[in-house]
Amino acid sequence: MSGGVTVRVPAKVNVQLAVGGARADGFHDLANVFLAVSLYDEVTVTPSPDRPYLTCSGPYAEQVPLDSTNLAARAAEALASRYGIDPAARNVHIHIAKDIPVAGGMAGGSADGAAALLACDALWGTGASRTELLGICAELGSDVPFSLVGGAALGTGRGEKLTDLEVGGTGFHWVFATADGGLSTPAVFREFDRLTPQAPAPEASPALLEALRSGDAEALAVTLTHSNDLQPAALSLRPALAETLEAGVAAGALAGLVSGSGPTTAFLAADAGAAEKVAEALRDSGTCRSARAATSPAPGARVL
Ligand SMILES: C[C@@](CO)(OP(=O)(O)O)[C@H](O)COP(=O)(O)OP(=O)(O)OC[C@H]1O[C@@H](n2ccc(N)nc2=O)[C@H](O)[C@@H]1O
Ligand SMILES: Nc1ncnc2c1ncn2[C@@H]1O[C@H](COP(=O)(O)OP(=O)(O)O)[C@@H](O)[C@H]1O
Repeated sequence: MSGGVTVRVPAKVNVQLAVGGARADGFHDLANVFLAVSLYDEVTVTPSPDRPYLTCSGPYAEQVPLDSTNLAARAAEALASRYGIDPAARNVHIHIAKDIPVAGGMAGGSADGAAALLACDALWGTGASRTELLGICAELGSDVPFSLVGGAALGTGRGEKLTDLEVGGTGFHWVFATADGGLSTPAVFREFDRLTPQAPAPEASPALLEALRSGDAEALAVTLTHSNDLQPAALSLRPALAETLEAGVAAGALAGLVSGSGPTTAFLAADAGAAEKVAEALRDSGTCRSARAATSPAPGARVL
């Protein structure tokens, strides 16, 4: 693909997801502690002679919509409209090399939106500032700004207002167990509302932020119990996830939790060797579709 721009973009796990009551606009206020993890999609944008079109490759490709609802296509369109890109120049081929599970609570669609935005920005030379790009990201979705910045951050509001967080030590080792079939994010929030009629205002946990700062995996593990307010809702909609969580902890994980709205489950491990053992045991357990080790924090969207 000559003349194209490729951007690599990470998945995320929410080490804390504190959820308030439903707002008038249908969203929920959050205290969302994001960590970017080393599972990546790559999005390549290439000028196309005729019309804009999308392709996707990788293990989850068949689950990805290849029409104007795709977040990568929406990002390109939003940038082109904002900066008055000539209709002919808007004709791009967007290819997504997908390695992030789809509808898995790992922000894969958001990642592709942020990546396509950055790639089109480089291709078209819009001169948009970082703040302007982050503004477009927030319009595309609550998780999209974090996909652009990566690392570790606290998301407030609906998750789009970011404050960078420090992560000490050499980072954390994770295992991600994917499930067959996704979970709809709005459906999980609706189930949260049903289960939690009086949700308190969401607040980040000082102990969890301190564990991140110190890079102490055992201290972080202690704070992960009940750190995801969407976990009871995801388990209510997908009770079998409890078996995956049990299998990962029985295999030696320091802690296990549902990643965001699920159904991917995330396991914190003491080191790389422990992570490989947990991944292998999870694959053998028959309680998940696949299990993969990854590290955090990972960098945000980057032009390759
Ligand atoms: C739950 C989280 C945790 O990081 O992600 P996933 O685990 O699904 O990846 C996010 O809040 C998802 O963010 P994102 O997927 O960008 O959601 P959006 O497109 O903004 O919103 C989709 C729908 O989710 C619900 N939603 C989302 C964010 C929020 N703070 N409150 C909500 O109630 C609303 O029903 C909304 O219509
Ligand atoms: N580029 C994309 N990759 C994956 N899904 C996408 C994409 N664009 C739009 N979607 C839609 O978004 C839904 C949620 O996907 P995803 O972002 O992977 O999950 P989650 O919100 O659980 O992190 C998918 O079911 C799909 O219909």
